[in-house]
Amino acid sequence: MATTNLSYYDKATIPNAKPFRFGIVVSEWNPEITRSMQQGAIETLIDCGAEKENIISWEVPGSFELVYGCKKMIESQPVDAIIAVGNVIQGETKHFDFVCDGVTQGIVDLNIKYDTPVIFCVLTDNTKQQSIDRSGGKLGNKGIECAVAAVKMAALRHL
Ligand SMILES: Nc1c(NC[C@H](O)[C@H](O)[C@H](O)CO)[nH]c(=O)[nH]c1=O
Ligand SMILES: CC(=O)[C@@H](O)COP(=O)(O)O
Repeated sequence: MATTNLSYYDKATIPNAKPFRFGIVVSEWNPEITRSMQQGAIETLIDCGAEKENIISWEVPGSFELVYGCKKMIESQPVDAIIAVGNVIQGETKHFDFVCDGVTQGIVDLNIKYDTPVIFCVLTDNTKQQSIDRSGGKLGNKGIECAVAAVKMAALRHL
């Protein structure tokens, strides 16, 4: 069954994001998809109370490099949560599988090794249309969903 809409959230159930600093590491592959998710995330963080100057964005070449980019951001920037934004679309070969596996396991490893939550905002789709539908299309915007997760995890980090 297809995913439900990714963009609905109830601010009454979300902590105020004002005290927190957020990082966004965004892949340059499939930029029309990743930029839309990045914008959705930024707008949602601000809607939840984050200050624009407390949101820092870095770019990396592809989703596989999200892990290193997040690692460097954790080690150099005082952020309370990071949103890793990427879009991997199935091609002709097994490369899709290895990129997806690598970025997934790498982000898991970062969440284990460091005390900064890294949110998995990576669309891993069979077709471009699936990605379009989930980055501001008929199924919403995963960037919005992940921004909400980032606020909640930033608050949890400070419990
Ligand atoms: N095919 C996609 C890629 N491939 C590139 C890798 O992410 C990586 O940059 C390269 O293997 C060099 O290390 N990346 C995506 O984000 N999306 C794709 O669909
Ligand atoms: C996910 C990828 O790296 C993929 O787009 C590469 O395409 P192909 O498998 O046709 O080389």
